[in-house]
Amino acid sequence: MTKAISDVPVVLNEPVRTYEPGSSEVNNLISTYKKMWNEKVEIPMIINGKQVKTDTKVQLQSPQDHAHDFGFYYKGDMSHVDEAINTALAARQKWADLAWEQRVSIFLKAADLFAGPYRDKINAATMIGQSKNVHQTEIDAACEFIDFLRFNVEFVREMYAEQPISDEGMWNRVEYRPLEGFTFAVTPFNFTAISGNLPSCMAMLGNVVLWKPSDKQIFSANIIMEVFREAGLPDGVINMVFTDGKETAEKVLQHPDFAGLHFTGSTKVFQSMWKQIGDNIHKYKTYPRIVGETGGKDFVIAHPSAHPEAVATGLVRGAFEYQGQKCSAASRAYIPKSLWNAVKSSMEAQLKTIKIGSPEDPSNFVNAVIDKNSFEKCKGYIERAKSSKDAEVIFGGNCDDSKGWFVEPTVILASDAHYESICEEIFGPILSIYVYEDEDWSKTLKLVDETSPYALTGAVFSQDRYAIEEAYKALENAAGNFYINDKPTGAVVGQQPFGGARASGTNDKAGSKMNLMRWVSVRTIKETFNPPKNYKYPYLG
Ligand SMILES: NC(=O)c1ccc[n+]([C@@H]2O[C@H](COP(=O)([O-])OP(=O)(O)OC[C@H]3O[C@@H](n4cnc5c(N)ncnc54)[C@H](O)[C@@H]3O)[C@@H](O)[C@H]2O)c1
Ligand SMILES: N[C@@H](CCC=O)C(=O)O
Repeated sequence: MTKAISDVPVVLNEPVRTYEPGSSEVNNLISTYKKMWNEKVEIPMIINGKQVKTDTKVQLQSPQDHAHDFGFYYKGDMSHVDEAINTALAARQKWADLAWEQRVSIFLKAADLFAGPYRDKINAATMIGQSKNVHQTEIDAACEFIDFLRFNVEFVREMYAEQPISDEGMWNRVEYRPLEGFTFAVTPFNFTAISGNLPSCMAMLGNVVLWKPSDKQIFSANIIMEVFREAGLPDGVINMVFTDGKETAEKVLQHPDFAGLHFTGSTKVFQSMWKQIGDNIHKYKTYPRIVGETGGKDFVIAHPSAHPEAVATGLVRGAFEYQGQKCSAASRAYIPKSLWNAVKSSMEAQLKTIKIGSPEDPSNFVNAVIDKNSFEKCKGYIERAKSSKDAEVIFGGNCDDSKGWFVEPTVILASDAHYESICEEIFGPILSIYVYEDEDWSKTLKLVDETSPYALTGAVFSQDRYAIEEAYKALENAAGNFYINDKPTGAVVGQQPFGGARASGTNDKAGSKMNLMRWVSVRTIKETFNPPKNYKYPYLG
Protein backbone atom coordinates (compact mmCIF):
# COMPACT_ATOMS: atom_id res chain seq x y z
CA MET A 1 0.00 0.00 0.00
CA THR A 2 1.18 3.52 -0.79
CA LYS A 3 1.33 5.81 2.24
CA ALA A 4 1.88 9.09 0.43
CA ILE A 5 0.69 11.02 -2.62
CA SER A 6 3.87 10.99 -4.63
CA ASP A 7 5.33 13.40 -7.14
CA VAL A 8 7.47 11.98 -9.93
CA PRO A 9 10.90 13.22 -11.07
CA VAL A 10 10.68 16.47 -13.08
CA VAL A 11 10.54 15.56 -16.74
CA LEU A 12 12.53 17.22 -19.51
CA ASN A 13 13.13 16.09 -23.10
CA GLU A 14 16.16 13.85 -23.46
CA PRO A 15 18.93 15.95 -25.09
CA VAL A 16 19.75 14.84 -28.65
CA ARG A 17 23.41 13.87 -29.00
CA THR A 18 25.17 15.55 -31.92
CA TYR A 19 27.60 12.79 -32.94
CA GLU A 20 30.20 15.20 -34.34
CA PRO A 21 32.65 13.49 -36.74
CA GLY A 22 35.56 12.01 -34.76
CA SER A 23 33.75 12.34 -31.39
CA SER A 24 33.73 9.46 -28.93
CA GLU A 25 29.91 9.47 -29.23
CA VAL A 26 30.00 8.59 -32.91
CA ASN A 27 32.98 6.26 -32.62
CA ASN A 28 31.32 4.24 -29.87
CA LEU A 29 28.05 4.02 -31.77
CA ILE A 30 29.69 2.88 -35.00
CA SER A 31 31.83 0.30 -33.22
CA THR A 32 28.68 -1.06 -31.51
CA TYR A 33 27.06 -1.20 -34.96
CA LYS A 34 30.00 -3.17 -36.38
CA LYS A 35 30.06 -5.56 -33.45
CA MET A 36 26.31 -6.26 -33.69
CA TRP A 37 26.51 -6.52 -37.48
CA ASN A 38 29.02 -9.35 -37.16
CA GLU A 39 27.26 -11.26 -34.38
CA LYS A 40 24.67 -13.92 -35.16
CA VAL A 41 21.72 -13.12 -32.95
CA GLU A 42 18.97 -15.60 -32.03
CA ILE A 43 15.70 -13.95 -31.01
CA PRO A 44 13.04 -15.89 -29.11
CA MET A 45 9.50 -14.72 -28.30
CA ILE A 46 8.92 -13.72 -24.67
CA ILE A 47 5.86 -15.26 -23.03
CA ASN A 48 5.41 -15.18 -19.25
CA GLY A 49 8.97 -13.90 -18.98
CA LYS A 50 10.36 -17.04 -20.65
CA GLN A 51 12.20 -17.29 -23.93
CA VAL A 52 10.10 -19.27 -26.39
CA LYS A 53 11.82 -20.97 -29.32
CA THR A 54 10.16 -22.88 -32.15
CA ASP A 55 11.20 -25.00 -35.11
CA THR A 56 10.61 -22.11 -37.50
CA LYS A 57 13.66 -19.89 -37.80
CA VAL A 58 13.33 -16.75 -39.95
CA GLN A 59 16.48 -15.00 -41.09
CA LEU A 60 16.77 -11.33 -40.11
CA GLN A 61 17.45 -8.96 -43.01
CA SER A 62 19.17 -5.62 -43.04
CA PRO A 63 17.69 -3.25 -45.66
CA GLN A 64 21.16 -1.95 -46.57
CA ASP A 65 22.52 -5.44 -47.36
CA HIS A 66 19.81 -8.01 -47.92
CA ALA A 67 22.24 -10.91 -48.28
CA HIS A 68 23.96 -10.28 -44.95
CA ASP A 69 23.15 -12.85 -42.30
CA PHE A 70 23.14 -11.45 -38.79
CA GLY A 71 20.86 -13.99 -37.20
CA PHE A 72 17.26 -15.14 -37.02
CA TYR A 73 14.10 -15.02 -34.95
CA TYR A 74 11.82 -17.85 -33.92
CA LYS A 75 8.40 -17.58 -35.52
CA GLY A 76 5.39 -18.61 -33.50
CA ASP A 77 1.90 -19.83 -34.29
CA MET A 78 -1.55 -19.50 -32.78
CA SER A 79 -0.72 -21.79 -29.86
CA HIS A 80 1.76 -19.10 -28.75
CA VAL A 81 -0.88 -16.40 -29.05
CA ASP A 82 -3.19 -18.49 -26.86
CA GLU A 83 -0.42 -19.03 -24.34
CA ALA A 84 0.42 -15.32 -24.28
CA ILE A 85 -3.22 -14.33 -23.71
CA ASN A 86 -3.65 -16.87 -20.89
CA THR A 87 -0.42 -15.75 -19.31
CA ALA A 88 -1.40 -12.10 -19.48
CA LEU A 89 -4.78 -12.80 -17.95
CA ALA A 90 -3.17 -14.79 -15.13
CA ALA A 91 -0.78 -11.90 -14.40
CA ARG A 92 -3.46 -9.23 -14.52
CA GLN A 93 -4.80 -8.97 -10.98
CA LYS A 94 -1.44 -8.83 -9.24
CA TRP A 95 -0.11 -6.24 -11.70
CA ALA A 96 -3.27 -4.13 -11.57
CA ASP A 97 -3.17 -4.16 -7.76
CA LEU A 98 0.46 -3.08 -7.51
CA ALA A 99 0.88 0.50 -6.21
CA TRP A 100 1.23 2.84 -9.20
CA GLU A 101 4.59 4.18 -8.02
CA GLN A 102 6.01 0.64 -8.20
CA ARG A 103 4.64 0.14 -11.70
CA VAL A 104 5.83 3.40 -13.23
CA SER A 105 9.19 3.16 -11.53
CA ILE A 106 10.01 0.19 -13.78
CA PHE A 107 9.54 2.40 -16.85
CA LEU A 108 11.54 5.30 -15.38
CA LYS A 109 14.34 2.85 -14.80
CA ALA A 110 14.00 1.55 -18.38
CA ALA A 111 14.26 5.17 -19.63
CA ASP A 112 17.51 5.62 -17.70
CA LEU A 113 18.87 2.35 -19.09
CA PHE A 114 18.09 3.49 -22.65
CA ALA A 115 19.58 6.92 -21.95
CA GLY A 116 22.79 5.36 -20.60
CA PRO A 117 24.11 1.81 -20.95
CA TYR A 118 21.70 0.67 -23.68
CA ARG A 119 21.73 3.80 -25.84
CA ASP A 120 24.29 2.62 -28.37
CA LYS A 121 22.76 -0.84 -28.49
CA ILE A 122 19.18 0.27 -29.23
CA ASN A 123 20.48 2.87 -31.70
CA ALA A 124 22.74 0.39 -33.51
CA ALA A 125 19.94 -2.20 -33.70
CA THR A 126 17.66 0.40 -35.29
CA MET A 127 20.40 1.35 -37.76
CA ILE A 128 20.96 -2.29 -38.74
CA GLY A 129 17.41 -3.58 -38.77
CA GLN A 130 15.50 -0.48 -39.94
CA SER A 131 18.22 1.40 -41.86
CA LYS A 132 18.24 4.71 -40.00
CA ASN A 133 21.18 7.10 -40.09
CA VAL A 134 22.84 8.19 -36.84
CA HIS A 135 20.67 11.29 -36.33
CA GLN A 136 17.39 9.59 -37.29
CA THR A 137 18.17 6.72 -34.95
CA GLU A 138 19.09 9.03 -32.09
CA ILE A 139 15.86 11.06 -32.33
CA ASP A 140 13.76 7.89 -32.50
CA ALA A 141 15.20 4.88 -30.66
CA ALA A 142 16.92 6.93 -27.96
CA CYS A 143 15.32 10.34 -27.41
CA GLU A 144 11.70 9.87 -28.47
CA PHE A 145 11.45 6.53 -26.73
CA ILE A 146 13.01 7.84 -23.51
CA ASP A 147 10.65 10.85 -23.69
CA PHE A 148 7.62 8.58 -24.15
CA LEU A 149 8.58 6.60 -21.05
CA ARG A 150 9.32 9.60 -18.81
CA PHE A 151 6.52 11.90 -19.97
CA ASN A 152 3.94 9.12 -19.74
CA VAL A 153 4.88 8.63 -16.10
CA GLU A 154 4.26 12.33 -15.46
CA PHE A 155 0.96 12.11 -17.37
CA VAL A 156 -0.12 9.11 -15.29
CA ARG A 157 0.50 11.15 -12.13
CA GLU A 158 -1.44 14.13 -13.50
CA MET A 159 -4.30 11.91 -14.59
CA TYR A 160 -4.52 10.16 -11.24
CA ALA A 161 -4.49 13.57 -9.51
CA GLU A 162 -7.54 14.74 -11.46
CA GLN A 163 -10.39 14.39 -9.01
CA PRO A 164 -13.97 15.70 -8.87
CA ILE A 165 -15.21 18.31 -6.42
CA SER A 166 -17.16 17.22 -3.36
CA ASP A 167 -20.26 18.98 -2.12
CA GLU A 168 -20.93 19.41 1.58
CA GLY A 169 -21.32 16.16 3.53
CA MET A 170 -19.72 13.89 0.97
CA TRP A 171 -16.42 12.83 -0.56
CA ASN A 172 -16.31 12.17 -4.31
CA ARG A 173 -13.38 10.39 -5.85
CA VAL A 174 -12.51 8.74 -9.13
CA GLU A 175 -10.11 5.89 -9.64
CA TYR A 176 -8.46 4.99 -12.92
CA ARG A 177 -8.85 1.23 -13.27
CA PRO A 178 -6.93 -0.68 -15.92
CA LEU A 179 -9.17 -2.23 -18.58
CA GLU A 180 -10.90 -5.45 -17.63
CA GLY A 181 -9.22 -8.13 -19.74
CA PHE A 182 -6.04 -7.97 -21.82
CA THR A 183 -4.84 -5.40 -24.34
CA PHE A 184 -3.29 -5.90 -27.79
CA ALA A 185 -0.42 -3.75 -29.13
CA VAL A 186 0.32 -4.05 -32.86
CA THR A 187 3.27 -1.94 -33.91
CA PRO A 188 4.90 -0.73 -37.17
CA PHE A 189 8.42 -1.10 -38.52
CA ASN A 190 9.36 2.53 -38.83
CA PHE A 191 9.77 3.85 -35.27
CA THR A 192 11.44 1.93 -32.46
CA ALA A 193 9.97 4.53 -30.09
CA ILE A 194 6.40 3.86 -31.22
CA SER A 195 6.98 0.15 -30.98
CA GLY A 196 8.09 0.44 -27.36
CA ASN A 197 5.52 3.06 -26.41
CA LEU A 198 2.38 1.23 -27.46
CA PRO A 199 2.70 -1.76 -25.12
CA SER A 200 4.47 0.12 -22.30
CA CYS A 201 2.02 2.99 -21.90
CA MET A 202 -0.83 0.53 -21.45
CA ALA A 203 1.21 -1.57 -19.01
CA MET A 204 2.10 1.51 -16.95
CA LEU A 205 -1.58 1.91 -16.14
CA GLY A 206 -1.92 -1.64 -14.84
CA ASN A 207 -2.95 -3.31 -18.09
CA VAL A 208 -1.52 -6.59 -19.32
CA VAL A 209 -0.43 -6.76 -22.94
CA LEU A 210 0.00 -9.04 -25.91
CA TRP A 211 2.51 -7.26 -28.15
CA LYS A 212 3.02 -8.15 -31.81
CA PRO A 213 5.80 -6.07 -33.33
CA SER A 214 6.36 -5.79 -37.07
CA ASP A 215 8.58 -8.58 -38.38
CA LYS A 216 10.80 -5.80 -39.82
CA GLN A 217 11.54 -4.39 -36.36
CA ILE A 218 12.20 -7.53 -34.34
CA PHE A 219 15.91 -6.79 -33.88
CA SER A 220 15.26 -3.60 -31.89
CA ALA A 221 12.03 -4.95 -30.32
CA ASN A 222 14.09 -7.68 -28.71
CA ILE A 223 16.29 -5.07 -27.01
CA ILE A 224 13.22 -3.21 -25.77
CA MET A 225 12.05 -6.40 -24.04
CA GLU A 226 15.54 -7.06 -22.69
CA VAL A 227 15.60 -3.60 -21.08
CA PHE A 228 12.05 -3.83 -19.73
CA ARG A 229 13.01 -7.14 -18.11
CA GLU A 230 16.20 -5.68 -16.68
CA ALA A 231 14.19 -2.76 -15.32
CA GLY A 232 12.04 -5.25 -13.40
CA LEU A 233 8.96 -5.84 -15.53
CA PRO A 234 7.22 -8.86 -13.95
CA ASP A 235 6.53 -12.02 -15.96
CA GLY A 236 3.37 -12.03 -18.04
CA VAL A 237 2.74 -8.27 -18.07
CA ILE A 238 4.00 -7.71 -21.63
CA ASN A 239 4.22 -10.80 -23.83
CA MET A 240 5.94 -10.44 -27.19
CA VAL A 241 5.03 -12.80 -30.03
CA PHE A 242 6.36 -13.08 -33.57
CA THR A 243 3.35 -14.43 -35.41
CA ASP A 244 1.45 -13.72 -38.61
CA GLY A 245 -0.39 -10.39 -38.21
CA LYS A 246 -3.63 -11.37 -39.91
CA GLU A 247 -3.99 -14.72 -38.15
CA THR A 248 -3.07 -13.20 -34.80
CA ALA A 249 -5.63 -10.44 -35.17
CA GLU A 250 -8.34 -12.97 -36.08
CA LYS A 251 -7.56 -15.00 -32.96
CA VAL A 252 -7.18 -12.10 -30.54
CA LEU A 253 -10.14 -10.09 -31.75
CA GLN A 254 -12.61 -12.84 -31.00
CA HIS A 255 -11.46 -13.45 -27.45
CA PRO A 256 -14.08 -12.52 -24.83
CA ASP A 257 -11.43 -10.84 -22.64
CA PHE A 258 -10.04 -8.63 -25.43
CA ALA A 259 -10.27 -5.13 -23.94
CA GLY A 260 -8.26 -2.76 -26.13
CA LEU A 261 -6.33 -2.40 -29.38
CA HIS A 262 -3.37 -0.03 -29.55
CA PHE A 263 -2.33 0.03 -33.20
CA THR A 264 0.06 2.00 -35.36
CA GLY A 265 0.48 1.07 -39.00
CA SER A 266 -1.35 1.29 -42.29
CA THR A 267 -4.93 2.46 -42.68
CA LYS A 268 -5.95 -0.71 -44.50
CA VAL A 269 -4.84 -3.02 -41.69
CA PHE A 270 -6.41 -0.82 -39.00
CA GLN A 271 -9.73 -0.71 -40.84
CA SER A 272 -9.72 -4.48 -41.24
CA MET A 273 -9.18 -4.89 -37.49
CA TRP A 274 -11.89 -2.36 -36.60
CA LYS A 275 -14.30 -4.28 -38.85
CA GLN A 276 -13.46 -7.54 -37.08
CA ILE A 277 -14.05 -5.90 -33.71
CA GLY A 278 -17.44 -4.71 -34.96
CA ASP A 279 -18.32 -8.20 -36.17
CA ASN A 280 -17.31 -9.71 -32.81
CA ILE A 281 -18.80 -7.02 -30.59
CA HIS A 282 -21.35 -9.36 -28.99
CA LYS A 283 -18.56 -11.69 -27.83
CA TYR A 284 -16.73 -9.26 -25.54
CA LYS A 285 -17.19 -8.80 -21.79
CA THR A 286 -16.59 -5.07 -22.16
CA TYR A 287 -16.56 -2.65 -25.10
CA PRO A 288 -12.96 -2.65 -26.29
CA ARG A 289 -11.02 0.59 -26.65
CA ILE A 290 -9.70 1.13 -30.19
CA VAL A 291 -6.80 3.47 -30.82
CA GLY A 292 -5.09 3.53 -34.20
CA GLU A 293 -2.58 5.95 -35.70
CA THR A 294 -2.38 5.19 -39.40
CA GLY A 295 -1.35 6.47 -42.84
CA GLY A 296 -0.81 9.94 -44.21
CA LYS A 297 -0.41 11.98 -47.38
CA ASP A 298 1.18 14.95 -45.73
CA PHE A 299 1.26 18.31 -47.46
CA VAL A 300 3.36 21.44 -47.68
CA ILE A 301 1.76 24.54 -49.16
CA ALA A 302 3.81 27.62 -49.84
CA HIS A 303 2.32 31.11 -50.18
CA PRO A 304 3.95 33.56 -52.65
CA SER A 305 5.33 35.46 -49.61
CA ALA A 306 7.30 32.43 -48.34
CA HIS A 307 11.10 32.30 -48.15
CA PRO A 308 12.08 29.88 -50.97
CA GLU A 309 15.10 28.47 -49.09
CA ALA A 310 12.95 27.72 -46.05
CA VAL A 311 10.40 25.95 -48.28
CA ALA A 312 13.12 23.97 -50.07
CA THR A 313 14.76 22.91 -46.81
CA GLY A 314 11.40 21.95 -45.30
CA LEU A 315 10.79 19.78 -48.35
CA VAL A 316 14.22 18.15 -48.47
CA ARG A 317 14.19 17.28 -44.78
CA GLY A 318 10.45 16.65 -44.55
CA ALA A 319 10.33 14.36 -47.57
CA PHE A 320 13.65 12.53 -47.52
CA GLU A 321 14.74 12.06 -43.91
CA TYR A 322 14.46 8.36 -43.14
CA GLN A 323 13.75 7.79 -46.82
CA GLY A 324 10.27 9.31 -46.48
CA GLN A 325 9.22 6.40 -44.25
CA LYS A 326 7.64 8.60 -41.60
CA CYS A 327 3.88 8.73 -41.47
CA SER A 328 4.46 12.50 -41.20
CA ALA A 329 6.72 12.79 -44.27
CA ALA A 330 6.05 15.63 -46.71
CA SER A 331 4.85 13.82 -49.80
CA ARG A 332 2.91 16.45 -51.76
CA ALA A 333 3.79 20.10 -52.12
CA TYR A 334 1.95 23.04 -53.64
CA ILE A 335 4.24 25.84 -54.78
CA PRO A 336 3.17 29.16 -56.36
CA LYS A 337 4.47 29.81 -59.86
CA SER A 338 6.29 33.00 -58.79
CA LEU A 339 8.33 31.04 -56.22
CA TRP A 340 8.92 27.82 -58.13
CA ASN A 341 12.25 28.63 -59.83
CA ALA A 342 13.82 29.77 -56.56
CA VAL A 343 12.46 26.75 -54.60
CA LYS A 344 13.59 24.39 -57.35
CA SER A 345 17.15 25.72 -57.51
CA SER A 346 17.52 25.67 -53.73
CA MET A 347 16.24 22.07 -53.63
CA GLU A 348 18.57 21.12 -56.46
CA ALA A 349 21.56 22.64 -54.68
CA GLN A 350 20.71 20.71 -51.50
CA LEU A 351 19.81 17.40 -53.16
CA LYS A 352 23.09 17.38 -55.11
CA THR A 353 24.99 17.09 -51.83
CA ILE A 354 22.98 14.17 -50.42
CA LYS A 355 24.87 10.91 -50.04
CA ILE A 356 23.09 7.57 -50.17
CA GLY A 357 24.28 4.32 -48.60
CA SER A 358 24.55 2.28 -45.43
CA PRO A 359 24.05 4.02 -42.05
CA GLU A 360 27.39 2.54 -41.04
CA ASP A 361 28.87 5.60 -42.78
CA PRO A 362 27.37 8.55 -40.86
CA SER A 363 27.84 10.87 -43.84
CA ASN A 364 25.06 9.03 -45.70
CA PHE A 365 21.92 11.15 -45.26
CA VAL A 366 19.67 8.69 -47.12
CA ASN A 367 19.74 4.95 -46.39
CA ALA A 368 17.74 2.00 -47.68
CA VAL A 369 13.96 1.53 -47.76
CA ILE A 370 12.70 -1.23 -45.53
CA ASP A 371 12.24 -4.19 -47.89
CA LYS A 372 11.74 -5.51 -51.40
CA ASN A 373 8.00 -4.69 -51.39
CA SER A 374 8.68 -1.09 -50.54
CA PHE A 375 11.50 -0.92 -53.11
CA GLU A 376 9.22 -2.31 -55.86
CA LYS A 377 6.39 0.01 -54.87
CA CYS A 378 8.63 3.10 -55.08
CA LYS A 379 10.12 1.92 -58.36
CA GLY A 380 6.62 1.45 -59.78
CA TYR A 381 5.61 5.05 -58.96
CA ILE A 382 8.87 6.33 -60.46
CA GLU A 383 8.57 4.27 -63.66
CA ARG A 384 4.96 5.30 -64.19
CA ALA A 385 5.84 8.98 -63.65
CA LYS A 386 8.65 8.70 -66.20
CA SER A 387 6.21 7.58 -68.86
CA SER A 388 3.21 9.70 -67.83
CA LYS A 389 1.95 12.71 -69.76
CA ASP A 390 0.78 14.24 -66.47
CA ALA A 391 4.08 14.06 -64.60
CA GLU A 392 7.85 14.19 -64.96
CA VAL A 393 10.69 13.11 -62.71
CA ILE A 394 12.76 16.25 -62.11
CA PHE A 395 15.24 14.95 -59.51
CA GLY A 396 16.48 11.46 -58.72
CA GLY A 397 14.55 8.52 -60.10
CA ASN A 398 17.26 5.86 -59.82
CA CYS A 399 16.81 2.67 -57.84
CA ASP A 400 19.47 0.08 -56.98
CA ASP A 401 18.71 -3.23 -55.30
CA SER A 402 22.03 -4.95 -56.07
CA LYS A 403 23.07 -4.89 -52.39
CA GLY A 404 20.38 -3.08 -50.43
CA TRP A 405 16.98 -1.50 -51.14
CA PHE A 406 18.22 1.92 -52.25
CA VAL A 407 15.90 4.46 -53.86
CA GLU A 408 17.28 7.86 -54.78
CA PRO A 409 15.40 10.86 -53.34
CA THR A 410 12.98 11.56 -56.16
CA VAL A 411 10.89 14.61 -57.03
CA ILE A 412 7.94 14.25 -59.38
CA LEU A 413 6.50 17.41 -60.91
CA ALA A 414 2.84 16.77 -61.71
CA SER A 415 0.76 18.89 -64.06
CA ASP A 416 -2.41 17.11 -62.94
CA ALA A 417 -3.25 17.99 -59.32
CA HIS A 418 -4.86 14.56 -58.95
CA TYR A 419 -1.96 12.57 -60.39
CA GLU A 420 -1.59 9.25 -58.49
CA SER A 421 1.61 10.15 -56.60
CA ILE A 422 -0.06 13.34 -55.28
CA CYS A 423 -2.99 11.40 -53.85
CA GLU A 424 -1.68 8.02 -52.61
CA GLU A 425 0.55 7.20 -49.63
CA ILE A 426 3.84 5.82 -51.03
CA PHE A 427 5.96 5.63 -47.85
CA GLY A 428 9.28 6.12 -49.60
CA PRO A 429 11.61 8.93 -50.72
CA ILE A 430 9.27 10.35 -53.36
CA LEU A 431 7.94 13.90 -53.23
CA SER A 432 5.30 15.13 -55.69
CA ILE A 433 4.98 18.81 -56.51
CA TYR A 434 2.15 20.76 -58.07
CA VAL A 435 2.81 24.33 -59.18
CA TYR A 436 -0.23 26.61 -58.90
CA GLU A 437 -0.98 30.07 -60.30
CA ASP A 438 -0.35 32.68 -57.58
CA GLU A 439 -3.89 34.05 -57.83
CA ASP A 440 -5.25 30.54 -57.09
CA TRP A 441 -3.96 30.51 -53.48
CA SER A 442 -7.44 30.19 -51.92
CA LYS A 443 -8.56 27.60 -54.47
CA THR A 444 -5.37 25.64 -53.83
CA LEU A 445 -6.09 25.49 -50.10
CA LYS A 446 -9.38 23.79 -50.99
CA LEU A 447 -7.49 21.41 -53.29
CA VAL A 448 -5.08 20.51 -50.46
CA ASP A 449 -7.98 19.82 -48.14
CA GLU A 450 -9.88 17.64 -50.61
CA THR A 451 -7.14 15.70 -52.42
CA SER A 452 -6.51 12.89 -49.96
CA PRO A 453 -8.59 10.94 -47.43
CA TYR A 454 -5.80 11.36 -44.84
CA ALA A 455 -5.33 14.15 -42.29
CA LEU A 456 -2.11 13.53 -40.40
CA THR A 457 0.41 16.38 -40.83
CA GLY A 458 0.72 19.45 -43.00
CA ALA A 459 2.67 22.68 -43.23
CA VAL A 460 2.16 26.19 -44.54
CA PHE A 461 5.09 28.45 -45.42
CA SER A 462 4.31 32.17 -45.56
CA GLN A 463 5.53 35.53 -44.35
CA ASP A 464 2.03 36.99 -44.70
CA ARG A 465 0.01 36.71 -41.49
CA TYR A 466 -3.36 36.99 -43.28
CA ALA A 467 -2.38 34.10 -45.55
CA ILE A 468 -1.31 32.01 -42.55
CA GLU A 469 -4.64 32.70 -40.88
CA GLU A 470 -6.51 31.74 -44.06
CA ALA A 471 -4.58 28.46 -44.39
CA TYR A 472 -5.00 27.75 -40.68
CA LYS A 473 -8.79 27.97 -41.07
CA ALA A 474 -9.14 26.33 -44.49
CA LEU A 475 -7.03 23.35 -43.43
CA GLU A 476 -8.55 22.95 -39.96
CA ASN A 477 -9.51 19.34 -40.57
CA ALA A 478 -6.73 18.43 -43.03
CA ALA A 479 -4.02 17.75 -40.44
CA GLY A 480 -3.86 16.67 -36.80
CA ASN A 481 -0.39 18.26 -36.63
CA PHE A 482 -0.23 21.60 -38.44
CA TYR A 483 3.11 23.37 -38.88
CA ILE A 484 3.73 27.03 -39.72
CA ASN A 485 7.04 27.71 -41.48
CA ASP A 486 8.42 24.29 -40.54
CA LYS A 487 8.64 20.80 -42.01
CA PRO A 488 5.72 18.52 -41.14
CA THR A 489 7.89 15.87 -39.40
CA GLY A 490 9.75 15.58 -36.12
CA ALA A 491 7.08 15.99 -33.42
CA VAL A 492 8.63 15.90 -29.96
CA VAL A 493 6.90 14.22 -27.00
CA GLY A 494 5.51 16.79 -24.58
CA GLN A 495 5.84 19.56 -27.19
CA GLN A 496 3.75 18.55 -30.21
CA PRO A 497 1.27 15.79 -29.24
CA PHE A 498 1.10 13.60 -32.33
CA GLY A 499 -1.73 12.08 -34.37
CA GLY A 500 -4.22 12.69 -37.15
CA ALA A 501 -7.89 12.21 -37.98
CA ARG A 502 -9.91 11.23 -41.08
CA ALA A 503 -8.19 8.12 -42.56
CA SER A 504 -5.07 8.84 -40.50
CA GLY A 505 -6.42 7.49 -37.25
CA THR A 506 -8.36 8.07 -34.09
CA ASN A 507 -6.18 11.09 -33.20
CA ASP A 508 -5.64 10.08 -29.60
CA LYS A 509 -2.24 11.80 -29.58
CA ALA A 510 0.53 9.35 -28.77
CA GLY A 511 2.61 10.28 -25.75
CA SER A 512 -0.05 12.46 -24.14
CA LYS A 513 -2.59 12.24 -21.34
CA MET A 514 -5.30 12.03 -24.03
CA ASN A 515 -3.89 8.69 -25.16
CA LEU A 516 -3.44 7.34 -21.64
CA MET A 517 -7.09 8.09 -20.84
CA ARG A 518 -8.07 5.44 -23.38
CA TRP A 519 -6.43 2.66 -21.36
CA VAL A 520 -8.33 3.19 -18.13
CA SER A 521 -11.90 2.67 -17.13
CA VAL A 522 -12.86 5.23 -14.53
CA ARG A 523 -14.74 4.25 -11.39
CA THR A 524 -16.53 7.01 -9.49
CA ILE A 525 -16.88 6.65 -5.74
CA LYS A 526 -19.27 8.80 -3.72
CA GLU A 527 -19.28 8.52 0.05
CA THR A 528 -21.99 10.27 2.05
CA PHE A 529 -20.98 11.09 5.61
CA ASN A 530 -24.39 11.57 7.16
CA PRO A 531 -26.96 9.70 5.03
CA PRO A 532 -30.60 10.94 5.17
CA LYS A 533 -32.83 8.84 7.40
CA ASN A 534 -36.13 9.74 5.71
CA TYR A 535 -37.27 10.06 2.07
CA LYS A 536 -39.01 13.43 2.52
CA TYR A 537 -37.75 16.62 0.85
CA PRO A 538 -37.30 19.45 3.40
CA TYR A 539 -40.44 21.25 2.10
CA LEU A 540 -42.58 18.14 2.74
CA GLY A 541 -41.90 18.62 6.43
N1 LIG B 1 0.00 7.87 -37.69
C1 LIG B 1 1.10 7.43 -37.07
O1 LIG B 1 1.42 7.85 -35.96
C2 LIG B 1 1.97 6.42 -37.75
C3 LIG B 1 3.23 6.17 -37.23
C4 LIG B 1 4.04 5.21 -37.86
C5 LIG B 1 3.59 4.55 -38.99
N2 LIG B 1 2.36 4.83 -39.47
C6 LIG B 1 1.87 4.17 -40.68
O2 LIG B 1 2.32 2.83 -40.68
C7 LIG B 1 2.51 2.36 -42.01
C8 LIG B 1 3.90 1.78 -42.13
O3 LIG B 1 4.13 0.79 -41.17
P1 LIG B 1 4.00 -0.77 -41.50
O4 LIG B 1 4.43 -1.01 -42.91
O5 LIG B 1 4.67 -1.49 -40.41
O6 LIG B 1 2.43 -0.95 -41.41
P2 LIG B 1 1.54 -2.28 -41.56
O7 LIG B 1 0.12 -1.87 -41.45
O8 LIG B 1 1.96 -3.08 -42.72
O9 LIG B 1 1.96 -3.15 -40.26
C9 LIG B 1 1.71 -2.67 -38.96
C10 LIG B 1 1.55 -3.87 -38.03
O10 LIG B 1 0.36 -4.58 -38.41
C11 LIG B 1 0.68 -5.98 -38.61
N3 LIG B 1 -0.22 -6.50 -39.62
C12 LIG B 1 -0.02 -6.59 -40.96
N4 LIG B 1 -1.11 -7.09 -41.57
C13 LIG B 1 -2.01 -7.32 -40.60
C14 LIG B 1 -3.36 -7.79 -40.60
N5 LIG B 1 -3.98 -8.14 -41.71
N6 LIG B 1 -4.00 -7.85 -39.41
C15 LIG B 1 -3.39 -7.47 -38.28
N7 LIG B 1 -2.13 -7.02 -38.21
C16 LIG B 1 -1.45 -6.94 -39.36
C17 LIG B 1 2.15 -5.95 -39.02
O11 LIG B 1 2.73 -7.20 -38.84
C18 LIG B 1 2.70 -4.87 -38.11
O12 LIG B 1 2.96 -5.37 -36.83
C19 LIG B 1 2.32 3.58 -42.89
O13 LIG B 1 1.03 3.55 -43.44
C20 LIG B 1 2.47 4.75 -41.93
O14 LIG B 1 1.83 5.93 -42.34
C21 LIG B 1 1.54 5.74 -38.88
N1 LIG C 1 6.30 11.34 -34.69
C1 LIG C 1 6.99 11.28 -35.94
C2 LIG C 1 6.26 10.44 -36.96
C3 LIG C 1 5.95 9.06 -36.59
C4 LIG C 1 5.37 8.36 -37.76
O1 LIG C 1 5.94 7.56 -38.45
C5 LIG C 1 7.12 12.66 -36.56
O2 LIG C 1 6.51 13.60 -36.08
O3 LIG C 1 7.83 12.78 -37.55
